Amino acid sequence: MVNGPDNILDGKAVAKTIRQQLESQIQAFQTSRGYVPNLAVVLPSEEPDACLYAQNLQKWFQKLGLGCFVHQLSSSITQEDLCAYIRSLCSSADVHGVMIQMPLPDGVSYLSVAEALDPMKDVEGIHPYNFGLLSIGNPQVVPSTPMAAATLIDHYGIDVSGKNVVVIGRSNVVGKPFAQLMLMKHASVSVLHSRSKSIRDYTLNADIVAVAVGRPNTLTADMVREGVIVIDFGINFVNDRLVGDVDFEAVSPLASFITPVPGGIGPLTNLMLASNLIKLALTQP
Ligand SMILES: Nc1nc(=O)c2c([nH]1)NC[C@@H]1CN(c3ccc(C(=O)N[C@@H](CCC(=O)O)C(=O)O)cc3)C=[N+]21
Repeated sequence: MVNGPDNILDGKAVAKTIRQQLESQIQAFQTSRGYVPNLAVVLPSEEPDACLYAQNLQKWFQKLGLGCFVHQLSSSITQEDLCAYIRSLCSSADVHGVMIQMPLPDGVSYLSVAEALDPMKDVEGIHPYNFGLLSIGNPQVVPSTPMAAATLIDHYGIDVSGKNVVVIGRSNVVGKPFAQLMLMKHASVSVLHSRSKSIRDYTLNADIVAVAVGRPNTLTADMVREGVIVIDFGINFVNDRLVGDVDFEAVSPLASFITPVPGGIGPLTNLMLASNLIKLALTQP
């Protein structure tokens, strides 16, 4: 394979390195404990996309040498029943981490399922206690997608201290925790969203722009200055093709670094989840 343009933040390549580190961690864990860390994935949906993602995640975890079981539930499950299910999974000594796959069924609140988790088994760091630890700047586990971006930034030796970071999107699983991670690394952070005015005024002044909106072409070439670093969290399907939230073709010639989709954040996301699982399993008896 030929090398890509030298401004690509190559998640696929970095994933290879991190994968090797995790494999030796898992081997060491198994040698000392006699079992492997075990993830429970709660899938409260029958949507083909969601089921496929869960299946792939399970295969991927098992290939890495980790336990992973998908708990398929009906999308008509009530909030009360889903929370009870999560609590019972968390109380099992054989389960070291629990992930609740998004999206949630109608009528189920994010806060209720996050609170149903045991913070010590919360593999994505979504329980208010873990989110609080992140906000304080002393996290235990960090949501996997923003952690993937921070890992990529670190890996390329990009120093964010004092930089203007603009985050477009304020979800609890991506935008908000990513903003906290950048704050922890001493960036000046602006978080923009659907009610924000003059987004371009912010992005034109940004050293780093991260986009987590879920809409193609949210960031266009006229919105950034030359030398910008672009992080694209988007996962969108357009005519069966996976694209991010950034107009990659037009923005990448201006960027000093940019994450492609696919091949940027995505390949690191599952690795961060696995890393969190091992971390949690190590703290359990
Ligand atoms: N609680 C929760 N946490 C999640 O992290 C979560 C979720 N729910 N629900 C579903 C989405 C989807 N998701 C992806 C992870 C990796 C790739 C990935 O590896 N993408 C590859 C491409 C894969 C391909 O081409 O099919 C890439 O970007 O290069 C994609 C999507 C995590 N999700």
